[in-house]
Amino acid sequence: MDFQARILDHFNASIDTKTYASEVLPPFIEVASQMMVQCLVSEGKILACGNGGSAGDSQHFSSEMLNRFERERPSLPALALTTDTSTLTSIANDYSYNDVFSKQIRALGQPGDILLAISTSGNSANIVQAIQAAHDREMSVIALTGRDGGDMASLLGQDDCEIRVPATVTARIQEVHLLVIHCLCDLIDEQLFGSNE
Ligand SMILES: O=C(CO)[C@@H](O)[C@H](O)[C@H](O)[C@H](O)COP(=O)(O)O
Ligand SMILES: [Zn+2]
Repeated sequence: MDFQARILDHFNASIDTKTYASEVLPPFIEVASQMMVQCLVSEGKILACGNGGSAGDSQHFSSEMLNRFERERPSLPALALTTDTSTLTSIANDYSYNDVFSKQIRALGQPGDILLAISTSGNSANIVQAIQAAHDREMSVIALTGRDGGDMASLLGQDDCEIRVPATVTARIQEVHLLVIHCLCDLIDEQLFGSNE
């Protein structure tokens, strides 16, 4: 195997994805950040969920809210629904893995909260159910998706926001999702705490 060539294939594909994603995503990221700020100033919180790499992205986002992103500022209320293994395993064992996030949302979600729902395919059943539960709790949804948006896209309404990465490879979609998450963290800090230039 030509290790260097294979590695460069990933780097080049990632750069290409970011290039054409930057042509379409900024307006959606702006709207999503304003939704999050409106939620936070109204004493709401942000719940986040995803599977696999997207579970990691959910936890990455919540940690940068609860701790900090790049500046000193008060902690912000966010929670990744992907970390409590007792909750996750008991719901999956007693009911279904499809219910692991929606059951938590029905207990924790309040009107005005936001669900950050992350899925590269847009088709993971537990994320689809999480969106349905969020709507039942009068929450808005910010969906990070890819490909054609999947089943998630058709569930989203006018109070929600979909940030769909124009790519089909899961790894490339995830790399842009993380870029989006860091943009959101930056824009939230700028809007809530002023420019730190
Ligand atoms: O991170 C990766 C692939 O890069 C995988 O772990 C990936 O997250 C898993 O296959 C997930 O189950 C995919 O789910 P989704 O993104 O389609 O909702
Ligand atoms: Zn991954």
